[in-house]
Amino acid sequence: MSLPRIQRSRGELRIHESLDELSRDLAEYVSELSEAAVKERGVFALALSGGSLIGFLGKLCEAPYNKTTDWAKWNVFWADERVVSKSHADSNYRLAKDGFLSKVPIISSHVHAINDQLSAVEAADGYQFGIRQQVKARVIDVSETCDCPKFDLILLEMGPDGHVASLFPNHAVLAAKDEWVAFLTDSPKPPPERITFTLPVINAASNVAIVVTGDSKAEAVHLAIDDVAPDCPSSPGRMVHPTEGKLVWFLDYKAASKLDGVPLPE
Ligand SMILES: O=C1O[C@H](COP(=O)(O)O)[C@@H](O)[C@H](O)[C@H]1O
Repeated sequence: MSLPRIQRSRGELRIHESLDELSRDLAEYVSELSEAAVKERGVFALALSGGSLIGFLGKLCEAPYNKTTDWAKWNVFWADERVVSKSHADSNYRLAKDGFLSKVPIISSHVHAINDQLSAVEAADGYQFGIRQQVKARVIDVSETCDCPKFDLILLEMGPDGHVASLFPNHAVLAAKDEWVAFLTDSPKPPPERITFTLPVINAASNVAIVVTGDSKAEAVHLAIDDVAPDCPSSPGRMVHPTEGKLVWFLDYKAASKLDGVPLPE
């Protein structure tokens, strides 16, 4: 059973008993945002992350979404990527391609992966340049309040340590403000070399969804959502608050089990 939606200062909470219910709700959510963006702007600019999130998008490859979605209008980017070859098991591109992109008719030139032949610093620069071109072409909208791209939707997953994209707890990359895309060569989670959207870009999006499942992430969810502290570099998930947009958390009962004041059935 899914709980009724809960509105908190840290975003809307959608809490599901099963991963199947969560996947269905996520598919409906993405589909509604895609339809609204295509109606308003003629395109849908989506940024993906890696992890089990990709598996949860599987329902979009099934009826009715496989037929009702205007796939030709989709443009797909990555909120973070590991600097490895596209065929490497650690590649977020490969994960998304195998688990999602190869199953739906998105136009290949609308899939904007990093250049995997470059170093981390070059890949971040190149990716930022590519995003700038897509902003100029109006494929990606632009923020009214800051010099940032405004993605229609950024899909994130949060790790047990509270990291989102490749923004890790207490890492210097959390403070990056001048770049849209930053690089790391010392990620605490392997592989060490990564590129990531910076917090200003994440917080400029029209919509951000954070998907979190499993017992091992319950404490990180509590620290990111409950009234425990102000913005806190030890909880990157807590630093996500779209200034002009909406934040939705997709949780299962296990991940939600340490949240204050959420009555979960026995
Ligand atoms: O390294 C990464 O991890 C997260 C997900 O964390 P996990 O501990 O749940 O696997 C992922 O969303 C991110 O894109 C990725 O690069």
